Amino acid sequence: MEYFIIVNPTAGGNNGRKIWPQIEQYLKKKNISYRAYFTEYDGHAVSIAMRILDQITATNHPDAIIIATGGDGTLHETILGCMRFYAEHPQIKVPRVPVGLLPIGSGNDFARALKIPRHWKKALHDIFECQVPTKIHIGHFINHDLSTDGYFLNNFGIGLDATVVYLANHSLLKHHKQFSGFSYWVSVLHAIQTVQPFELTVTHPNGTVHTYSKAFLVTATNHPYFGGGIDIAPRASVYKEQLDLVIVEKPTYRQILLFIFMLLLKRHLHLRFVHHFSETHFELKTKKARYGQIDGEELGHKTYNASYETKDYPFWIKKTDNSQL
Ligand SMILES: Nc1ncnc2c1ncn2[C@@H]1O[C@H](COP(=O)(O)OP(=O)(O)OP(=O)(O)O)[C@@H](O)[C@H]1O
Repeated sequence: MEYFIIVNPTAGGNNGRKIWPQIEQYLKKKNISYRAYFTEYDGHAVSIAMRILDQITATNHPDAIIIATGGDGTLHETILGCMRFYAEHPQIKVPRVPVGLLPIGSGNDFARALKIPRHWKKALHDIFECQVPTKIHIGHFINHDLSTDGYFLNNFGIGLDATVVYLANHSLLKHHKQFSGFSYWVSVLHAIQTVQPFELTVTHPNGTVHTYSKAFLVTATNHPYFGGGIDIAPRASVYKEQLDLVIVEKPTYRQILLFIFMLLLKRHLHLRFVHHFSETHFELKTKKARYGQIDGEELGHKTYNASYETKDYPFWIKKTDNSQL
């Protein structure tokens, strides 16, 4: 195998920068064939992944694997680069190059969902043990207003969770690692108080249309977790073709406490103000601008008119128990 490793030195509060020398030493000791590429700015992993695929295709590397070393953002950008590359080169007939993950970020929700060890040595061990790629479904959305599209490995959120992402990213405490957890929870409390409910229209695959006049948290998710380990959709799975859609209508303070309690018991989807769907495709439309997030990265403050579905991509991961779903 030849490993093409994309490293985000800033992932996990500069964890990448600290850990990479140890990873490199280990790879050399084990005589592993690899090439490393370091991200230098936001979005850089997209173009690096495309450049790597260009090199691999030009030089015919049948046993190449791309490894994203970072958090959910780095993996998101890597997959985006791969999807773009293959969309731009439909003539390529050889199997797509699989992607693996060394999760050294802060949240690592994708790694949590796929049970990828969060210690780099254990995660590397699983990568070396892997024999065949596993087909994973990832979220794909088409933004009808702008005629653009994109992908999400974890979730696409509108409302509360996206506002938390926005506030946490703009918090003055963000760059102080010892306060980042505190800053996150301050952002959650701030968002609960400030997010205004909004009208959301959902079009289901059979054409049925539902309108929620007081949507508060809307998340289309590819696996159970969001926000660094919150089990928002316990039955969602990357091995299923369906995406899960969770809509929470503006709760009262008492209902928020009930929601948190039921969340801990994984029974929150039964609450009257929570709506849950698991479908191969659907459309979401909002009239008022709200914050959005994709895989924990800010999407801006805007209205949404988008359709959602899944696409598959080969991953270089050890299969987990529910891979047969
Ligand atoms: N050299 C760099 N300098 C600044 N930002 C960078 C650099 N390289 C990558 N980035 C950006 O860092 C951001 C965060 O990366 P990533 O999501 O992988 O780590 P994380 O936020 O610690 O983990 P998680 O998303 O799992 O919480 C991404 O948006 C990415 O584009």
